[in-house]
Amino acid sequence: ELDAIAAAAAAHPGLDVAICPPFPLIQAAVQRQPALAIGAQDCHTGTSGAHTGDVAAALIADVGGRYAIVGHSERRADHGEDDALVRAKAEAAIAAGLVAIVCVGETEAERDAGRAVAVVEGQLDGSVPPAGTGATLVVAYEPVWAIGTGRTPSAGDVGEMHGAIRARLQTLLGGEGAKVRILYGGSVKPANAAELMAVADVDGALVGGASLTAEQFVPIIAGAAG
Ligand SMILES: O=C[C@H](O)COP(=O)(O)O
Repeated sequence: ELDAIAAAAAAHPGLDVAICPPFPLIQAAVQRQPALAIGAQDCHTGTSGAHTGDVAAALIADVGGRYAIVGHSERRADHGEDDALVRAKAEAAIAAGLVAIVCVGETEAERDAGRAVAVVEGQLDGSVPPAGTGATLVVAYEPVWAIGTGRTPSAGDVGEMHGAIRARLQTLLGGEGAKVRILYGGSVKPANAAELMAVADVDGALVGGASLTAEQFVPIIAGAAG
């Protein structure tokens, strides 16, 4: 699968394609496809010390990783990660030379209550590193209720949220906030990728299930390339 994905990435040099496998597979993925960007699904906040089971951002960089996803909703839910911890992880990733992909997104109850934008703005306020730039930071908007469910927000709702995220990033980061790429994630499939990525301020996708096979991921790469 990785070989076919790497070939598709190479065929679209204007697009940044990255694969973020579980920790034990990062080094093997880098060695198999050195030209393909590989990243991690998490990282630790610290640079040294005794933290058994945690993986330092510098170690991810040492084995050739280029990205670290931080604050995924499953980390926030399963491990109680709050915004301050997510920000610390993002800062650690950036300090190690990685691009930090900071995830935000509302639950279904929060959307039903009309609080989706406010929730995401609050997550951005707490999670975005103040020194983040267009080169070091990516934000991924992933509504929790859309992850792995086959459900997606309407293009209108995605546009509203990404516009709000862009505005907040500009408030938080000034001019760099205009350069930070904002990904949409949650049930991105070949059939909906092009439509979602055509929405204003959607700069790419964070793909879960459909990234596991080249059969599904390669058409998404093509869709993102337009
Ligand atoms: O990290 C990926 C997201 O959680 C999206 O997952 P999904 O594409 O399977 O819905």
